Amino acid sequence: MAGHWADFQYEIYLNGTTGGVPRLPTDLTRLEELTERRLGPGPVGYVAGAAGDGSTERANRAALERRRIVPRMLRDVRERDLSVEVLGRALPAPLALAPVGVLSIMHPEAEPAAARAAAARGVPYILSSASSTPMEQVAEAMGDAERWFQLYWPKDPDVARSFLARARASGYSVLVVTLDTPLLSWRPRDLDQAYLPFLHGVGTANYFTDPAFRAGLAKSVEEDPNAAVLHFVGMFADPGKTWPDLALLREQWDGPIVLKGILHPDDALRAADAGMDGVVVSNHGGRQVAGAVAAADALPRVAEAAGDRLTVLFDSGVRTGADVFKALALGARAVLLGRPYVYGLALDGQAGVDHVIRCLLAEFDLTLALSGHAGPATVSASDLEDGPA
Ligand SMILES: Cc1cc2nc3c(=O)[nH]c(=O)nc-3n(C[C@H](O)[C@H](O)[C@H](O)COP(=O)(O)O)c2cc1C
Ligand SMILES: O=C(O)C(=O)c1ccccc1
Repeated sequence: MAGHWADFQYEIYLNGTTGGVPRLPTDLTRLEELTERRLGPGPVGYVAGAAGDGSTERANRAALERRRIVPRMLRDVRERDLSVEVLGRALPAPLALAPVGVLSIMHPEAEPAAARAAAARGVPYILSSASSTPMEQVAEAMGDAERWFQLYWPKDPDVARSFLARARASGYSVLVVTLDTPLLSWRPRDLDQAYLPFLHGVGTANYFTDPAFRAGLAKSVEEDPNAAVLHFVGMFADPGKTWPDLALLREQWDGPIVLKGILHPDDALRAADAGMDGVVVSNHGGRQVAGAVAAADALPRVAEAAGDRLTVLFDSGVRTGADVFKALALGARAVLLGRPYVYGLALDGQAGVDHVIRCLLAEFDLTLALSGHAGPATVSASDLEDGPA
């Protein structure tokens, strides 16, 4: 499991005396550039790209970097325990892999490779609705691990019902409902390169295999793939949804439901009132609202509103072990890792994702220890100082 002193600091700093130079860098911020060299500008542009002028994505990093850890000394940190409880589940570390669609543009083994890497470390993998592999196949790759499914809440209620039924039947227990993408935003990097994977049918695997989706088509997917893609674009999400609609989802899903993309404390209150179990404080990695508040700046207020009514998770900008520490100090129970594991997948398949998970957790473990903490439980707002804006 990933938590044992973060794998004894990734096997005594990368395999003791026998390891040699690692296949991938241990500073995860370097992976994007390497991936661009390997795959070229189209696919990397899609993953690295953001909404509008990219200001939200930059703000996500700046908000984490601005906050500085204030380490404490002489607190006996020989034995660390990274584990946390999330939604009634014991996780080896405060980490899950964020839902990222269309992974086949990064690596032929796509989502199953990422899911296997996560499962091997006991880290939950959240499968995207827009995956390039059907959810049943990814479920098999997950083995005994906890299965989390991210729902893009479709406009067609029959497809929504069908997705939930399929997710349940293939053993997914936690539902993550993404609210910040009722439409895809204006993303200049993709538009300027004419690189929109789903227009070529990538990321539609769950839809094209779905009986309810197929029933809504005039001609079959095979006969008229272009019409099927347009149908997908028009119905994968629904800008008409409002808070009362959550009641239907709550009725249709027995397990925990987490709302992803919450940034305002009042929305956290509404989530709790609607019987939700958690929220992900996230701005989708700066990919949706250019000019939006940095996720780390929104986190303390949302966490305060959530109190003990909701489990608060966080993503958007996590790149280092120190970022995980800071997110916990700002009120998150655990973080979701996004782009870095996607680059790990691009560069070295399952082994690349494994490397990314282990680097992040080894660095988190050492950050905890060197800051005077034997585990996440003692990390609090008083461990951070606000640096200059
Ligand atoms: C290429 C790409 C595809 C994504 N697809 C999804 C998705 O299908 N569903 C979803 O809820 N979030 C999706 N996200 C958002 C991630 O879950 C997460 O919120 C984001 O990557 C966090 O930002 P970071 O990668 O900068 O840390 C996607 C992000 C990227 C980069
Ligand atoms: O690109 C994204 O951020 C995303 O969430 C998405 C949405 C639909 C299809 C593929 C990815």
